[in-house]
Amino acid sequence: MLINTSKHEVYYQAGYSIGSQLLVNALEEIPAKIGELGMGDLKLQSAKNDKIIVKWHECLTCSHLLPIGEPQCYLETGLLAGVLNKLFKKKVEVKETKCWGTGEKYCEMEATIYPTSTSEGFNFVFSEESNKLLLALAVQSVQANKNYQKVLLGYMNDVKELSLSNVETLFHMMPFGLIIVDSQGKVVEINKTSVHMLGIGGQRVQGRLLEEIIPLTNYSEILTAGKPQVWTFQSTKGETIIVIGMPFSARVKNEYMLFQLLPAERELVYHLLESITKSEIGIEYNYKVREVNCSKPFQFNHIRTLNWCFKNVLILAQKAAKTNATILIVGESGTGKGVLAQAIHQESFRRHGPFIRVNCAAIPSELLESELFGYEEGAFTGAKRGGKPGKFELADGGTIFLDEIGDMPLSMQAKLLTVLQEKVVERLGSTKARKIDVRVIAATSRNLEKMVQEGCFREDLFYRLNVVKLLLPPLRERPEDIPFLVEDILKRINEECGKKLRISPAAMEYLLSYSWPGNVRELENVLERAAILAEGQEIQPQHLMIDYFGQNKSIKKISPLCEVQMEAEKEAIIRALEAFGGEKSRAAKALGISRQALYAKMVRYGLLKK
Ligand SMILES: Nc1ncnc2c1ncn2[C@@H]1O[C@H](COP(=O)(O)OP(=O)(O)OP(=O)(O)O)[C@@H](O)[C@H]1O
Repeated sequence: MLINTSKHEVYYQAGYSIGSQLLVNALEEIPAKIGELGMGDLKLQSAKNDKIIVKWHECLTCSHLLPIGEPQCYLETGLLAGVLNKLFKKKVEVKETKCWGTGEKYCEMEATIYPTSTSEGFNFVFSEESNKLLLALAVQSVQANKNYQKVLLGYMNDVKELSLSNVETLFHMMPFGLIIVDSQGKVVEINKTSVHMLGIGGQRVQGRLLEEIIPLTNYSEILTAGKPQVWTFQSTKGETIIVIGMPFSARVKNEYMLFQLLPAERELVYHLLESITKSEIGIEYNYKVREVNCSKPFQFNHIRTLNWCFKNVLILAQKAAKTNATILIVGESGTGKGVLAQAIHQESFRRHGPFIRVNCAAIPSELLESELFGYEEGAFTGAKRGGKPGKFELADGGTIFLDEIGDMPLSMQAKLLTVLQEKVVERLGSTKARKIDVRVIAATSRNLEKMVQEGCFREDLFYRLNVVKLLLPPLRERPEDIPFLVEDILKRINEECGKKLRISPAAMEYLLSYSWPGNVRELENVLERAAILAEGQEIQPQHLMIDYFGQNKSIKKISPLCEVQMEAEKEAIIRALEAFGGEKSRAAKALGISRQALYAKMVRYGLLKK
């Protein structure tokens, strides 16, 4: 029975049961056998008397995770214990003495072989099939964690190295259902196990909406927030099926999603699911710690630009950072609003405090209030024991970044306004006001002025947020920055994947001539995909695959940079004049130039009314 089994034990036991099924005849065979499972690169360090020490590189669980101060690799320790038990028929205990989780770059496992004879495994393992399921779930759980940490790229690399036919065979042979769905929610691929589990043999499923096949498919959260989701439903055969949905990669958001279907036939499955949820909560916490303590958060010197319009935005942002003023960042999706908010926080006197990001569009409206302001124990059914602090409380002494503020429901806007004015929060179900000291940075890709006119956004809140407005230009208006961005993004990819990729001149030309509807995020995605596809060290145009993604496939004419700059300058002047009702002094101030300079430019661009 697994009642009261801790998360660590579930992993350990899952590993143990898999390990005890490996066919191993000698100690020296263990590294190769475990390596074949894709769980890491092992070396036997020493084997003396009753102690065996193993050095474990590229461990499945922890490699590239962030240090969280404790070892993480219970799946691997269990696995090693299982293999050794099978080999020696003695009681074995394995401890992890080094781990990425404690800041090392590899793991070290210490196994103790006791004189007691035993060949027992764990009594909850029933059949080979359940072990496969166990491995699938354990690996799934580990992958979910890694997904949060944005390192799935390496995993995608591994997949690429398998030949296509192998991938297809594997896809259909998996003991659990697999469905690949595109961003519109349509099924792209479905494996045979899914068809069998759902009882939909003989039907054409590709191209149909997933929700026609699986009820309660909440994939918007997966796409927007990149968060794995887990839920259950009853199949037409009356079986309970667990669905785990996740993005293909946290970095390649808004594209494909992968859904796993697992029969919820055993208590064990529930335990593993619980452990997945717990580890996700843990990882979310670590993520938060990372956002707060990250050794390399975005700073102003990481945002490089040659575009004068963007330069002015950065100058204004840097000045505003040193104050406590509320800031509103406006820009299309993927232009770097989050990055700028981080840089502002880093430049402010609050830099040692927390930086908490809340995506208002990704949190269902009924949960937003408790997410932002927290709740007391018993505030509603399902409320956690001891209550929970909201994001505002967590951001105390630091900055809260309210992303996609335009998606906040009107009822919440009123509450937010009160918090901003009174600087206190009340948890749901409580009457106690808690004082908070939080700097607010809001961001939106929507036209808030228009929303105010249409009555969808509160005017008073708009003015409260719009103290300093930073308008981020889309990437198509600053193509001169593309080489910088490519350099920075490739440097990061190379570091993460241990590669030495560079971009070919022809590919760079291609990047410069594309219109980038998805802005820097799209550029990042294109380069990550190219990094996977590139065979040598140079990314070529065919690796970019720009034409295949997004609606806007138009390749813009290449113009000399001076022309592009003049065009952008003209547009910025028009925008500034419009914003200040034609008042040149204020427009010039906002543009960061003198009134005379503005006048001269207006003459040059034919903007003076005759
Ligand atoms: N100057 C930059 N250098 C390197 N990467 C950048 C830069 N600006 C943005 N990025 C990258 O582009 C991606 C999108 O940035 P970010 O999330 O800040 O955009 P956003 O405008 O907040 O997007 P959304 O509105 O969709 O939330 C991120 O992965 C970020 O790391």
